Amino acid sequence: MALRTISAKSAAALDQELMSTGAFSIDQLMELAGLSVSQAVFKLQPLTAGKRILIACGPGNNGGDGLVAARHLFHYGYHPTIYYPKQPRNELYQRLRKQLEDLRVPFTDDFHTAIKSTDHVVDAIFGFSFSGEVREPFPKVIEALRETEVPVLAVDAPSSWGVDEGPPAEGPGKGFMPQALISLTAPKPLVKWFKGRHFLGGRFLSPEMAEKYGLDVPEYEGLDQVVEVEVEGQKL
Ligand SMILES: NC(=O)C1=CN([C@@H]2O[C@H](COP(=O)(O)OP(=O)(O)OC[C@H]3O[C@@H](n4cnc5c(N)ncnc54)[C@H](O)[C@@H]3O)[C@@H](O)[C@H]2O)[C@@H](O)CC1
Ligand SMILES: [K+]
Repeated sequence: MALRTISAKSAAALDQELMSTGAFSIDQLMELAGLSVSQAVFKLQPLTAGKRILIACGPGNNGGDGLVAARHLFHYGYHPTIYYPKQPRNELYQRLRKQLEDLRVPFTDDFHTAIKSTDHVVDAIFGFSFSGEVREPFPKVIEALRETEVPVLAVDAPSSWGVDEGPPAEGPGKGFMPQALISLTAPKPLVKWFKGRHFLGGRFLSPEMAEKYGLDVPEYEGLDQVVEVEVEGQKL
């Protein structure tokens, strides 16, 4: 089944609508997003293939999804490590951080060393609100993601890609193509340029909301919060 995409602007509007007329709280949406990210990791990197997961978290909600995913991954039996260089004073993120500290999940300041001793990386740096040139300290992090031989799962967008425009023509993200991508709620236009395994997480969207935003709701199997999908113009 080919899925339609939703622009950065519509994705932000949908997010707002879910939290207003949809009556979801941001904590709930982030928990569902992070849970689906953790399930995509589980499908890509079974525990027997290596338990070390390095999660790069950015300053916004994309980073929050990474923090939630880390907690679930810990409980599945993985060994997550967090790189979280820009931590806003937002209470939600601070609580997510505290939950990880209570589990003794390590935080590192040295992404370049950490990426050399991990089995998988989760790119939770930027999602649908990224724009402009990548600011410090992230250019070197994105370069490392681009250069690493370790598989990378991008959350909602490969960080530094234009949400509607796709891969950048210059800068640290030029040539960055993660092995896998999980689109949250709906794929963004950038998926047309993506070559890799593509998952969707959004098993909470009401049929009415899906219809209003022109979104396809694929069939999820069993208890899964993710489904592997293709999008229009892209084949698996
Ligand atoms: N319904 C959904 O789809 C949901 C989406 N969530 C996540 O929320 C994300 C969107 O979150 P946000 O709107 O907080 O935004 P992002 O997390 O995409 O990024 C915003 C942050 O990045 C910074 N930033 C933007 N451009 C930058 C640049 N060029 N260089 C350096 N920093 C830059 C901003 O200052 C801001 O702090 C989605 O992509 C998704 O991962 C979930 O958490 C909640 C539910
Ligand atoms: K990302």
